[in-house]
Amino acid sequence: MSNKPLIGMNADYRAAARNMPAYSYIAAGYFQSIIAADGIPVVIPPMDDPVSISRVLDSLDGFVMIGGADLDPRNDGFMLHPSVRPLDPVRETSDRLLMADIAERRMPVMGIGTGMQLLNVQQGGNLFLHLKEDLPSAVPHHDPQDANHRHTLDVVSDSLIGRVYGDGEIRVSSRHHMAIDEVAPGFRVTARCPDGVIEAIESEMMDWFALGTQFHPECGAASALDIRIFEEFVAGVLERSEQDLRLVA
Ligand SMILES: N[C@@H](CCC(=O)NCCCC(=O)O)C(=O)O
Repeated sequence: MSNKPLIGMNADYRAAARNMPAYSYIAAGYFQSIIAADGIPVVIPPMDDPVSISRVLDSLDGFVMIGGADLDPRNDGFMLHPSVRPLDPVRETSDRLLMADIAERRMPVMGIGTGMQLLNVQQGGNLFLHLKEDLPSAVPHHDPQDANHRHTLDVVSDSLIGRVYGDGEIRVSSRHHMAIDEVAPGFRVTARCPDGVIEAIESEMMDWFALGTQFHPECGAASALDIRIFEEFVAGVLERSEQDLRLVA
């Protein structure tokens, strides 16, 4: 029997418009990266029933929270900013239920883009709502003309991200206008853009393998090094699920 871990992934959602039905979908880079890293991706459509979500999570070994539009800051007690393009509430409700349960059961998780921002706010951190206003000296982190816009990255060598990228110049794909301001307790910053914007966080908790990247290692322009983040994640998930099996045996 294959011992490849089952990695859940949330899916995006678009409400019905004109003569188009509502759709749930996922950018192929997310599941292709998990397959390339020897995991089995399981795409979960948005759901609003915590019991059903819990039952689905029972069958998974780890989870990737994908990127997308913006978290609605009103759900975290902040005012809406004119630059914010909120996720459809169908997706945001589901994502928040998923993340709360994932955190509660300490399921290994990797958040990307919005997924990392959600991991951070769910754990008690907060966000800049618009980099152009909050950090006017920041370099562009998004280019509407270029889906593969890249910038350089400074990494903490003693970290998962540091292991993956090693020394030398690193360039990563960037598509965001929000970013982490205060990092959630229990997490540390393991990569920044040279302008100071937080680009990766990792859990310091002994009982929870959790990390997030603001940049997009799954994107079409990803390098062989970017894919190594997924390999590290899948290997970490496998190690933990084998440990859990030994404990119940
Ligand atoms: N709230 C975010 C969005 C960052 C993000 O996830 N971008 C990727 C969108 C494309 C995708 O679905 O992968 C922000 O700060 O802009």
